[in-house]
Amino acid sequence: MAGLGPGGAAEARPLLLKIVMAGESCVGKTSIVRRYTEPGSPPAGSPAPSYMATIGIDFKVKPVMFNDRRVKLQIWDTAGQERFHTLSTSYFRGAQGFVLVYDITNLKSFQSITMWMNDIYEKAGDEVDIILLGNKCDKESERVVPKQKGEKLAWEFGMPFFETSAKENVNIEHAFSVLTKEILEKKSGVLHDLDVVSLNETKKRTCCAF
Ligand SMILES: Nc1nc2c(ncn2[C@@H]2O[C@H](COP(=O)(O)OP(=O)(O)OP(=O)(O)O)[C@@H](O)[C@H]2O)c(=O)[nH]1
Repeated sequence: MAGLGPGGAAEARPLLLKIVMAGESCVGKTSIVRRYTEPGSPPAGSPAPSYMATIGIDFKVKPVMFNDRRVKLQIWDTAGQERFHTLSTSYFRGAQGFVLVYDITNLKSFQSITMWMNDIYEKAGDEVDIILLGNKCDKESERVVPKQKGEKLAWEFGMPFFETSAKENVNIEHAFSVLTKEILEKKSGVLHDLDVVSLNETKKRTCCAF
């Protein structure tokens, strides 16, 4: 029961939650969002990966039900490349949740997690809910970040942790559902009802090597 007027008219409207994807370039943020919001789309990393780096910003809306309440997850997919850092982090403000992603086959992407955490705290405050994902767990033979390291880092920051594969659809749905639950349990009663979602920026994509 969040912010309902007499007669419960607002109950019919879904709650809007702003969730932002964060992490280095190429870790799989776009692939995770696609896998979650467009289950029918071709899986990441197959058969010939044609990686296109995100330029700018985009969001997708995923409607879900939570405890009989309609919820709309507005998932912002940011660009991980350093040259877009200022633009990407400017979208952190006002977010209720973050999906912070590294690639288990890329040590640098794991080492940068603390920097991304600092960016999140600085731009969105320290009350936001964050989950940590170690993506590409289907590439076990190329793993350079042990699972225990991800678990330890997540424990230090007090956030849930999952290893995921956008390619093989491992833990994607579960991760978003845990994040949604965390946000709703914390924010219960203070969330805004959704009136309008306006998209005034579009994401353009170009080749990684660009
Ligand atoms: N094997 C495998 N490949 C993946 C997985 N997720 C993403 N990829 C591949 O990794 C590459 C980068 O994926 P993206 O989703 O574009 O990465 P991103 O984090 O959005 O990158 P930026 O837009 O530059 O920030 C692509 O070639 C994907 O197909 C995964 O779970 N497993």
